[in-house]
Amino acid sequence: MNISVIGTGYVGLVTGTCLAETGNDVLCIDIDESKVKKLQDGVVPIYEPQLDVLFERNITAGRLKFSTSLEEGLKHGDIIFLALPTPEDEDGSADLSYVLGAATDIGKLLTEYKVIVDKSTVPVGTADRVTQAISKETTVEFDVVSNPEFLREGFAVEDFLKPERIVIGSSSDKATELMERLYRPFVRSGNPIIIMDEKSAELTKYAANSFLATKITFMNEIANFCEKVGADVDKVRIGMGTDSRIGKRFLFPGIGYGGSCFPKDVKALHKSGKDNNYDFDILNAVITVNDRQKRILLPRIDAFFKGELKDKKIAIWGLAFKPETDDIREAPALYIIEDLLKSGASVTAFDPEAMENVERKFGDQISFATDMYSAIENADALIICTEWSIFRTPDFNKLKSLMNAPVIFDGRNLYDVEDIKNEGFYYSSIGRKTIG
Ligand SMILES: NC(=O)C1=CN([C@@H]2O[C@H](COP(=O)(O)OP(=O)(O)OC[C@H]3O[C@@H](n4cnc5c(N)ncnc54)[C@H](O)[C@@H]3O)[C@@H](O)[C@H]2O)C=CC1
Ligand SMILES: O=C(O)[C@H]1O[C@H](OP(=O)(O)OP(=O)(O)OC[C@H]2O[C@@H](n3ccc(=O)[nH]c3=O)[C@H](O)[C@@H]2O)[C@H](O)[C@@H](O)[C@@H]1O
Repeated sequence: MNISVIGTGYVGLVTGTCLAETGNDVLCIDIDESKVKKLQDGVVPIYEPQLDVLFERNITAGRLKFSTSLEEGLKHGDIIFLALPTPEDEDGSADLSYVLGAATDIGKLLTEYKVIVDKSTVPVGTADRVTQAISKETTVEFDVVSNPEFLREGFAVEDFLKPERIVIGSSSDKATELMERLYRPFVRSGNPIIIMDEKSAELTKYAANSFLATKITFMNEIANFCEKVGADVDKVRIGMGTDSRIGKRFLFPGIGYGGSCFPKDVKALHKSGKDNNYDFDILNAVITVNDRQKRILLPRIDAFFKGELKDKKIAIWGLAFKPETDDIREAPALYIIEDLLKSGASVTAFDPEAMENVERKFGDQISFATDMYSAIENADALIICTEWSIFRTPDFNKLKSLMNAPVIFDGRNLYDVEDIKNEGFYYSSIGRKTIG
């Protein structure tokens, strides 16, 4: 099939590449000229495991191309995917200007039947608004489909190629049939393609993300309570997670959820509720607790240094909002760095992939190390913000010899408390006893 994808970010580029992988002829469009130039030169502008291999293979095969021209995109694709940003607006709602703006432009350029697929995460009713925006500009026949994306960054290719489910919201048999044909190669193992109306599809996406954010937040509250009563959240987590109704996944406490989606999507669903005279009390609590959780280590660090953080040398391991990505949107590490700088501490950070993005934000206000050990040289404390695998089994003797003092604040519970006690560290983690 001929496919066009508008927007070549994390979702658009993965969608385009993976659809080319199953033999489709894909043209990806982006408004960002420098990004398109890079893509045309064969450079993947983001870090996403496996993407480079598929990208190169499909470019070489001539099935994956890039352009800045929406007009070309509309000519090429039978199906036009919108993978455009829906960032948080000032009032917490999803900013639909990219999606509706593209819809208007599409309306102006439409010359024959197309299926317009919304892959961006958008509030209930957006498919109707996209339809209206296009219809204002044209009398040509078209269908709008809601097809929310559930991939995770860091596993985006794997998630796209082997999805647990595909949700298609459509009221057109013609469009539904095309979408099913496109996605059939990805669900050969038997996972479902779930067909529903557009509004239910749009809400499915927000409900899934908000439920997962709530699950994490609930565990963060349990972790905080564990510290008050001397329980160990890792034991509680395993004790709970073995109940198949609860499940083992997404029960890891930490310094809050971040990323480009959970924070904005929880707020957008909360705002959608308000707009429709419904108070999502539970989401209000999730937002408040997560904001607090992102900064939970700071008072502890401050207390450890007896309020004298000024000129202390603090090392940070992990800047990305989670491992296996260079994405720093809403990363808890950013909040911690801001607070440390306000307190007058100096910060040296190391992250395997996200340092360039953080440098763009903080410039020379913080230093960056070339590896995890040079980050901790002469450090008065180490803070762990992201659970990259390389941080899991460090050489503790090397840490002790390089640091000014053996002090670790672990926002991701990487180490066994008893093991680290034997290593002679001061060790503070989330929901477990503090050592030292
Ligand atoms: N990042 C993720 O893991 C996931 C994101 N989503 C949703 O997918 C949507 C896109 O997210 P990301 O890919 O992360 O965004 P992104 O910010 O990484 O990429 C968006 C791309 O759209 C381009 N763009 C903006 N306006 C344009 C226009 N008028 N024409 C052509 N291109 C244009 C930008 O230059 C950028 O390259 C959002 O609604 C997000 O909530 C859904 C599932 C997963
Ligand atoms: O809509 C989206 O953009 C995507 O949002 C999340 O994916 P992602 O943000 O890439 O990452 P997750 O692995 O879900 O992690 C999100 C945040 O929760 C935190 N988290 C996750 C799991 C956990 O047990 N504990 C925890 O604190 C992570 O550290 C991270 O900050 C969802 O998992 C995807 O299904 C969805 O498509």
